[in-house]
Amino acid sequence: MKRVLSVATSDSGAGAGIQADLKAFLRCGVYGTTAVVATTAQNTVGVTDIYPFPPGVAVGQIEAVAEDIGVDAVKTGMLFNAGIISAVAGAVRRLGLPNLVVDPVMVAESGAELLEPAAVETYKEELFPLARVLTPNVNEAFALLGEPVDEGGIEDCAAALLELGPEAVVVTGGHTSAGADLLYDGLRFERIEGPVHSSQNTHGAGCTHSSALASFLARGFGLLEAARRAREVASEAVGYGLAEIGAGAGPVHALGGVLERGGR
Ligand SMILES: Nc1ncnc2c1ncn2[C@@H]1O[C@H](COP(=O)(O)OP(=O)(O)OP(=O)(O)O)[C@@H](O)[C@H]1O
Ligand SMILES: Cc1ncc(CO)c(N)n1
Repeated sequence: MKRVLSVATSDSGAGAGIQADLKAFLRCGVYGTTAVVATTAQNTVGVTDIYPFPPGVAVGQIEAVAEDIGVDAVKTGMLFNAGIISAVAGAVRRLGLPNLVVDPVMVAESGAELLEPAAVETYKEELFPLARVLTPNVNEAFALLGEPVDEGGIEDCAAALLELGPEAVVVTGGHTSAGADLLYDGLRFERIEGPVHSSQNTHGAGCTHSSALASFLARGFGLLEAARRAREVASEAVGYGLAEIGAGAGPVHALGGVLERGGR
């Protein structure tokens, strides 16, 4: 069983964050472990509190997991501030953790700010250069580059993001009309297409995608195949999204397809 570590934040509503990551790991056939760096008081409607732990709390969890269980891939999600990003980057480098997927979480589906603005520079200087893949959505790509991204300009945007140091970039397309993800590895652009669901129940789609991508890299798939499978898993989770949970954008359901195919 391959082992994938999520370094991310708790979502009390369990649609996104650490909770979504564990569901995605189960869906993708890997053993998931977690380093919780902060908590949010959050539901499908909004975020009412963010409580970041001191950076050393993240490092202690990463070391405990790495020393005993081991790590075949790492996914980072909401890291919230510069101190946490810097500590996580230091631990990943020192422990030589492989297959780092960085999901630069900045804004929740509900509109809440999930990253202190001053932390963007720390991301660029310390964590992005360690990443095997960076997985912004189009809005995060815009915020990172500081310039508007229209749908025709996503290739230029992916190329500019690659300059920040990751080995590859997947700009996720959930907020575009075509709904395709775009992979760029410095050599080729690959559009990753698939079904587009009209569902509003997308809370946690990005977390599910980056966790699935890390899982498939841990399992040894090449980057393009891992990215294709990650889109399939995220898209299916959106398709089975749970409208009946909460009054806002419902949580994705990573295991919906598996349970239905199993006849339950
Ligand atoms: N309506 C949809 N139908 C099919 N696939 C979708 C849909 N929305 C998102 N996806 C897929 O889910 C993954 C995450 O994409 P998205 O761009 O929505 O991330 P995000 O905005 O970071 O998510 P989040 O809502 O968790 O912040 C991508 O692979 C994307 O293609
Ligand atoms: C904890 C957490 N991580 C990530 C996201 C992004 O969807 C969220 N809303 N909450």
